[in-house]
Amino acid sequence: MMIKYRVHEVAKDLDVANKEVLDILGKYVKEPKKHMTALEENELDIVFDKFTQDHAVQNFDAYFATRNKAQEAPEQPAEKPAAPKQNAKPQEKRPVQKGQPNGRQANDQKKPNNANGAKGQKNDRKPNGQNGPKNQNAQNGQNSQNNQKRPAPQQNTAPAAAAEETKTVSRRVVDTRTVNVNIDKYNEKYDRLAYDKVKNDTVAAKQKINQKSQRRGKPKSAKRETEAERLNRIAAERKAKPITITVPDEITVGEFALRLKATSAEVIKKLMMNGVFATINDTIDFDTAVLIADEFHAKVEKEVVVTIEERIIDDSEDDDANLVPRAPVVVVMGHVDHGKTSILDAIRHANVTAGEAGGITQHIGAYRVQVDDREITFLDTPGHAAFTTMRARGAQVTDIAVLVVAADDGIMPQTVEAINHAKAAGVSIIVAINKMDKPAANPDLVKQQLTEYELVPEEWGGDVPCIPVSAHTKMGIEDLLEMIILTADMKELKANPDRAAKGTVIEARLDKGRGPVATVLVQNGTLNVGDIVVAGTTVGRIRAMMNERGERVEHAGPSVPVEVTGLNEVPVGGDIFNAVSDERLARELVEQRITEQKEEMFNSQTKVTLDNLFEQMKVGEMKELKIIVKADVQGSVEAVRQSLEKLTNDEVRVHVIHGAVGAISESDVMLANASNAIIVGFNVRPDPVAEENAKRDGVDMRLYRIIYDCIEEIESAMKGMLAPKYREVFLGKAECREVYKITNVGMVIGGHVTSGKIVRGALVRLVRDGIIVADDKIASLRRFKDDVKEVADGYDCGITLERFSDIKIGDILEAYEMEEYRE
Ligand SMILES: Nc1nc2c(ncn2[C@@H]2O[C@H](COP(=O)(O)OP(=O)(O)OP(=O)(O)O)[C@@H](O)[C@H]2O)c(=O)[nH]1
Repeated sequence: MMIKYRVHEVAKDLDVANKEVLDILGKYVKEPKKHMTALEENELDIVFDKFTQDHAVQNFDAYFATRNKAQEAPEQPAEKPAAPKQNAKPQEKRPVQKGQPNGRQANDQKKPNNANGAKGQKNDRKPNGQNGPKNQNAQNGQNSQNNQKRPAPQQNTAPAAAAEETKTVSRRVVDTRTVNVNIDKYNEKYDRLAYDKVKNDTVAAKQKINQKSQRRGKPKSAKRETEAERLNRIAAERKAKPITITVPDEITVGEFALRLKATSAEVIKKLMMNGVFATINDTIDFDTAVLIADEFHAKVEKEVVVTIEERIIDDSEDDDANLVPRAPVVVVMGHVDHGKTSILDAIRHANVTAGEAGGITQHIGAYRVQVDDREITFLDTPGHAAFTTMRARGAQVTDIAVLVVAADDGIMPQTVEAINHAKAAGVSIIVAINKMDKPAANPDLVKQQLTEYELVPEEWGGDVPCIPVSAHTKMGIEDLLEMIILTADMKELKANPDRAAKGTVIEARLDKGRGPVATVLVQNGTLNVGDIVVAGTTVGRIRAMMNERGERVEHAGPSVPVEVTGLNEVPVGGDIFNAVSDERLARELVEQRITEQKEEMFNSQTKVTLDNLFEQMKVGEMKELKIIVKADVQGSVEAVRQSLEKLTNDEVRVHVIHGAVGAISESDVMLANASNAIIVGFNVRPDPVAEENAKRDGVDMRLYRIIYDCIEEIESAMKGMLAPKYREVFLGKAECREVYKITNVGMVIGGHVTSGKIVRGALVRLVRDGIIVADDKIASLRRFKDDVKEVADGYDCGITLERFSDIKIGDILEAYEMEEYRE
């Protein structure tokens, strides 16, 4: 036991002579004690028991009457009340100790700290019913229960009845096993809180004794405070003055206990009482921490972890009052040769003829055009490559996608891809039906085809504007621009120019003379020359800015693309950039990001694959399994789409985001990468670039020849039962130089290992004149007369096979084993 409670301290606290205590001990304890002896717990129990018996009050009313008088008396010596308290204390324990004076139960109640241990709730709860006579509050609390049990009057002044009452009171133990108490009426937590109060009162009482004894016995012994004393002191302090601790979103139990100044065991116990089973190293969330801390009388404040990002990047929401309209950002997409570049050129040209000084002379990756008094920003990279790359990097740059469809060609595979890309990004689609000057132009056919992809033209009651245009004759280009403005108006695109700039890197390169050059699109705030900028893992001070006309500019507001110099490295298209407040911290942030990026690359297994699908489903990361289907014929695409989508279950929705005929292309891989999808191919192969990119980006690509296999595999993956894959691992080769026939054994090969090794139990292929004549297994392997596990290259050995016996001299045995692997 940790509490050092010496004989003379006990005597002082009980207000008796040392001898009286020593006498009691001499009578009941074998070992003789001196006044300096620290008593064991059972010895303390004996002293208290004996003392209690000797000083038991006969009548509580009389006792309380004298006690109240004593309290009313002014200027009581500070330590005097200790004696009656001590008298009362053992008294309250008597009922339990009856018949077992040194019993564990009694001990447990004296040691408040024992509650930490494995004693469990059974013991913990006992004091609830047993502290009654001592603790007024507890007693009052119990009266209702006691009354249920025995509605005898509480106050009885007749001496005989009083004696009887005392006897009864001392036995008044609430035992839920025998008494019909309606426990449901009592909230369990309330119950616990009540118990804690009782317990803490006891703790405080004990604490007083300890503090006093310390003061008196060893005035300079503060250093010698034991662990138990320390805990008691803290518990008392905690109650007297609730502490406030800070806790982050998640915290380990151990760390939480430290902050609470409690032991882990105490915290774990409280957690258990609240139905949370955690070990010292487990983490609990903030809410749980608040709940538990409350039971320790501690207040919890949320620990705010301020990252460098938060310190230097202003990411606050804009006030509506500060928002002003901004230009829409538009991307042009469509099938090859349908006229994307021509339309972008026509728009640029239209802009020049509209009287813009200088016109667009520079290719900076994006440009703005003026339509009356409004502006539109076009990303000058036709196709969906750049668009998807950016989206894959988390950048949401575009507001509107112009889908170019040649009127004489209709919807083609890349048109479908573009539709799916735009849909996946959630941007508005405007269809430009191009090449209207051509005699074969059939815009109605295009519109009809569009409906097959859930794009219903406005004139047919849908919400997709379809503008007939001709990049050659410029017909409809103005209409297209107007429609873009109209769509933008409906989207109410707004930004706040009066704050630090934030945007996206559109493209970047290393210029021999100027160093890293990046085209950035400001999406909010205003970028200024001289600003410190962080872009992905690059940092720098903006040295110069140039617009699409090659003019130097000092400021660039929302939706304005500019080419900037001054970064220390070349950022990547799609990187988010931020103008920040502190250069030193900005550099630190970039260092941090580089380290994180490396770690991420190291641990990256975030892409969904059929192999990790089930785990992702389990941890709830996977709510939708996105699939891209490529097949040799349209019929297969549709069949697979339907069968796969039918696999949708309660946990995961299977969604084919794109299906098309043809080889798996780079663009498919890009879409899969951006959308975290897997690619399924039927009778098609990936082209080399696609294959390489899929490997680089970790995109799962599954190739099948039979639809059923695909359905089955994906279904198994969703159930976490994907069959493991095996591959052959070559072990070694042996040549048959002799053949023996041995009775009861069969054919024995006198072999010589020519490469690798031959292993007992290995699978073996028998090759004769380049032809595999048998697939078998090595049954036994010997060197001379001994059975061996393996025989290495260059040695002779005796081999028997499990089944095959038609062996000839000169046969080659190829030994191999099957290894399970994951792709
Ligand atoms: N008759 C006619 N031909 C056009 C029109 N627009 C584009 N073309 C022609 O169609 C061909 C392809 O045009 P591009 O603008 O290069 O098409 P694209 O979609 O950018 O093609 P990629 O960059 O290869 O994907 C060119 O020969 C253009 O001259 C049009 O409105 N009318």
